[in-house]
Amino acid sequence: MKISDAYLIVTSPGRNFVTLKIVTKSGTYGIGDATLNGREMAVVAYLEEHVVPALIGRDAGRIEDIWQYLYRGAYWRRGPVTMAAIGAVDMALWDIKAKAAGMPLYQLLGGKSRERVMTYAHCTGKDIDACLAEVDAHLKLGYRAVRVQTGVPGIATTYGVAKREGERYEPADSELPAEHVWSTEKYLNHVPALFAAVRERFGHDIHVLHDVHHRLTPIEAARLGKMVEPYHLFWLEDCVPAENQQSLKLIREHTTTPLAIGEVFNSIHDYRELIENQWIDYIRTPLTHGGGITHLRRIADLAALYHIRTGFHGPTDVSPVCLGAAVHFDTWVPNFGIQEHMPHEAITDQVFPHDYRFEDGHFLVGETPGHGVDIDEELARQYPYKRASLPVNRLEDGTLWHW
Ligand SMILES: O=C(O)[C@H](O)[C@@H](O)[C@H](O)[C@H](O)CO
Ligand SMILES: [Mg+2]
Repeated sequence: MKISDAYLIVTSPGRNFVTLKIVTKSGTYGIGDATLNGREMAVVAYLEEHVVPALIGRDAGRIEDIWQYLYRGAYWRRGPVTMAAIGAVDMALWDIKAKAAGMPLYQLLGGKSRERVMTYAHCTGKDIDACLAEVDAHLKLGYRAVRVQTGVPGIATTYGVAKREGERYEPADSELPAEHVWSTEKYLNHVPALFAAVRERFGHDIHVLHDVHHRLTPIEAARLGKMVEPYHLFWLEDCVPAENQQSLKLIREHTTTPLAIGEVFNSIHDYRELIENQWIDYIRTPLTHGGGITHLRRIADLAALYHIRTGFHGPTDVSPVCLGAAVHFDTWVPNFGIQEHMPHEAITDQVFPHDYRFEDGHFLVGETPGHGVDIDEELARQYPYKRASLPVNRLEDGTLWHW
């Protein structure tokens, strides 16, 4: 199974996606997602200039060795660009191995640990009533877990809320970063009422999640976690930026609200203190940004020792290739928690035909050999890359803050 060719496909059907295709001498190919929202071309350059030339001629079956070769061989360790590049190679190689074995990927990983994969949907609204209407609509679609976000009175734009009613939320919506304004005080005064309203209207039989998107300090996050305990959140996500892992210790000591973190992490080392001290409950890194299946399996196994479960990031800015591979991983991994599901646009799904299915709030894994996701390269060519950036946040006095 010698690698005879590897190349990148950059396409923008609805939004930008970067896909690596690895072809073997026998003609079997695999694809991997390398999309890093707002920094797409950095990963393309890393792969094209430094990785692809070193892949040609290698045995596609030696997934672990190629992972170590790319990780240790770069000398420069970790980081989202490196790990997204390695993640794409890894995903494509697992796809090839599973296709060669004639098996769906979950079989190669060790078989099914469950019949279906619970997902959570995004429910947003400019205010609490609009958000409740979205929750209602999503429960009717079969979801049993919903992430709720609303506009905050006195703040013009809020993370997670679409600009216009009925539109999809897409944060990377301008060529250069848009500037937003943030007020922690206004947010903390508003958000507990959202959970109270959701519980009052829909009861305690659904899972409710919320994403703080890195905006609080540890003591503010502790206060929020404590305030919302009566509403029994499934998780509070990214309540602080976590470069300093000790921040989570302080929060944990004050609240029983479960904590999810890690969508911007890319290595087991970003998690080590958090996992070993049991300061978190869910790990969020998606396969694309965390070095692929090989590395996420290692993180999930470490997490399992400490009662910590998976809750992989699944926004529209990871491609259906990542999502498809995640459904296989989620079907296998013993310590599965939940999978994020932000549906892709119809044109994205056409460019990336796939066999995972959504039914009754869950993903069902397919039986196609490999990870079950392909790319229509001809169609992809019709949607050229467009530069798009994530916004930045400033406090009301102009200080740059976390977005
Ligand atoms: O929980 C989530 O789904 C995330 O926070 C996303 O909405 C990110 O903001 C996005 O992936 C950035 O590219
Ligand atoms: Mg998030």
